[in-house]
Amino acid sequence: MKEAGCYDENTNGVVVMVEAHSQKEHIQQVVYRILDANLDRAREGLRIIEEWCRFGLNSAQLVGECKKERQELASWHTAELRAARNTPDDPGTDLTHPQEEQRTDVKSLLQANFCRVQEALRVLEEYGKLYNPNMGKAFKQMRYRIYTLESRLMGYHRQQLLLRSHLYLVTSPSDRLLDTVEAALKGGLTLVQYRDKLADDTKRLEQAKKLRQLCSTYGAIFIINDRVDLALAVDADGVHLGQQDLPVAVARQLLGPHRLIGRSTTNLQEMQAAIADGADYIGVGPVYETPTKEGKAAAGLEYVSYAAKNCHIPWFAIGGIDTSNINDVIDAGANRVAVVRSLIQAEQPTLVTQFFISQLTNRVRPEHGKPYI
Ligand SMILES: Cc1ncc(COP(=O)(O)OP(=O)(O)O)c(N)n1
Ligand SMILES: Cc1ncsc1CCOP(=O)(O)O
Ligand SMILES: [Mg+2]
Repeated sequence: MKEAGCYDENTNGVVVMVEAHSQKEHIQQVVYRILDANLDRAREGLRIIEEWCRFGLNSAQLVGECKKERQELASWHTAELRAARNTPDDPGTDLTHPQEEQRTDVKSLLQANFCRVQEALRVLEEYGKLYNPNMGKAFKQMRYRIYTLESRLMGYHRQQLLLRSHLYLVTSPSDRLLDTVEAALKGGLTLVQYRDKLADDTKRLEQAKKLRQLCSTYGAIFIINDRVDLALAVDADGVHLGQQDLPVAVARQLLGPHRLIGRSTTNLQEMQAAIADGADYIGVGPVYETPTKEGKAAAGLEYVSYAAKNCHIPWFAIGGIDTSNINDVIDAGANRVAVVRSLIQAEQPTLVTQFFISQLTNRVRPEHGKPYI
């Protein structure tokens, strides 16, 4: 095929115009193919996300939103765009990235698909301008909606997992920290807090990154003790704040609406304030005096019973809880506990985790005759 605009002694005006016309048509077909491929990509990615909203999260609201976006994508997918499809000549159909072959957990699968949808929408936004002036605008707006959907879905996912978490490991420095946490995760642990009151920030950042990765691999929630900045730096799921730490409202401003914020409480006033301030969960304790929090008076089992009757957000009894007294804490009304030494110092963290979780989820509440879930 001759290139339009090249000198040719036989050239006359008609040939140049015909060639320019066919060049334009060729470009138009290429644009159509790009739009066709990316409309498909975006819909496929959304479908994968939608399936999780439906079967994993049981959220009719989120399913509805995914569906609406897919329908809008479908409305742009006209017959002329579909007709431009040329799969056998498409060099991109065989290309897969090694990471596509090895997703380790649902969270990274969802993130990868959100990324895929965003990329496709960006392409649709840019090339769409060449097809229909409204297309660029429509896909820009959709891209922002998908950003919001991603952060809401991740927030929803965290909240759901928090509700299903009955055991909370709060770490303390240990030479085998990662091995211990991994062993507990293997036993079914779904909630981990990184707490190190002594290390410098270089060490904290390094440890927090490793724990973040480990928790993602096992699909567990990862929380940082005290430090909102560190939580943001390692993309943690949230932060745990005591009464001497930042106020919940300030942390919420910094972390946004979809990360978790936990608050320590030792009495009913602190409990009520934490709930009013919008904490996602609270610590209730110390139930017993503990060397992990030296000098802090025990709040006792009475406070656990008070929480059982009055606290309507997830709460974790904490402080001096071990395999020998867990049943007293459960009898006082707890169905969630947080522990440091019982797991960090355990010889067999997997077994201890399994024991705690089985006690917390299988025991029957004497007064209700129902399992603690
Ligand atoms: C789940 C949980 N509950 C309570 C605490 C204690 O937090 P705080 O009072 O801020 O004390 P430090 O942990 O910072 O020493 C907690 N960390 N986790
Ligand atoms: C951090 C914290 N906050 C209240 S008690 C406590 C420490 C609990 O540690 P342990 O489980 O080793 O008694
Ligand atoms: Mg603190």
